[in-house]
Amino acid sequence: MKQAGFGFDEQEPLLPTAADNQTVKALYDDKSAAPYTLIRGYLNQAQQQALLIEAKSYPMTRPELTVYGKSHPIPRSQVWFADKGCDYFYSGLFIEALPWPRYAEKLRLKLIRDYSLMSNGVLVNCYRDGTESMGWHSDDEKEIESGSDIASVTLGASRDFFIRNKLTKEKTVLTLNSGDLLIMHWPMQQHWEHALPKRMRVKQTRINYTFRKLIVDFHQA
Ligand SMILES: O=C(O)CCC(=O)C(=O)O
Ligand SMILES: [Fe+2]
Repeated sequence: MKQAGFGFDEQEPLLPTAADNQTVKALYDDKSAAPYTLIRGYLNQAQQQALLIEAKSYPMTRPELTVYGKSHPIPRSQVWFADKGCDYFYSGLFIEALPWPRYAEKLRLKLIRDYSLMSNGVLVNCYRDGTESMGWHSDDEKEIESGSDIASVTLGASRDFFIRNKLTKEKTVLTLNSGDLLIMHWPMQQHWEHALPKRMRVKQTRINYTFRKLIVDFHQA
């Protein structure tokens, strides 16, 4: 049945265009530039609203991480939706796959349609306000399929996003706004790290979806 009003079923122009492909290629050729593509305003207002409303019902948890023998809850909450066989060992924690909610799944299909960006799981992070954050890391877990890109979609509050070269420590700062899509191309997780720093002035909540492609049944093998 057609879902009127949420914008996910509209026939929008297919992407990427030849110009987009050239931009990506230029980034790959320039070894000093972080290999990402940023698409501002990828989601329209209706799509953002549909996801923000849906996210209110996600079963978010705040797992404890053990650092130097002491356990601390992570400074954000999260949930992992994925296909069967796509459990994820993420940042020292084993997270079981929950079934895809309606609009998260629509967004997954939109990314396939617009960018041929295949994924079989999405990690949703919720930063209640600017006191919540994510430290420096790369999404280079063994179960992530080699050569796959990670698509990150922001909703709600605008937040700064840091990218840093592992070797040169050269840093790029992006401000991600509601509806923006950041595609982190494959080599980015190998040679670069990223982080979402605290921003004490931010009082609103930010939701972030990162779509990933995992090797199916990696943890059953
Ligand atoms: O919230 C963000 O923009 C970053 C999320 C992230 O890096 C991750 O989930 O691995
Ligand atoms: Fe990440």
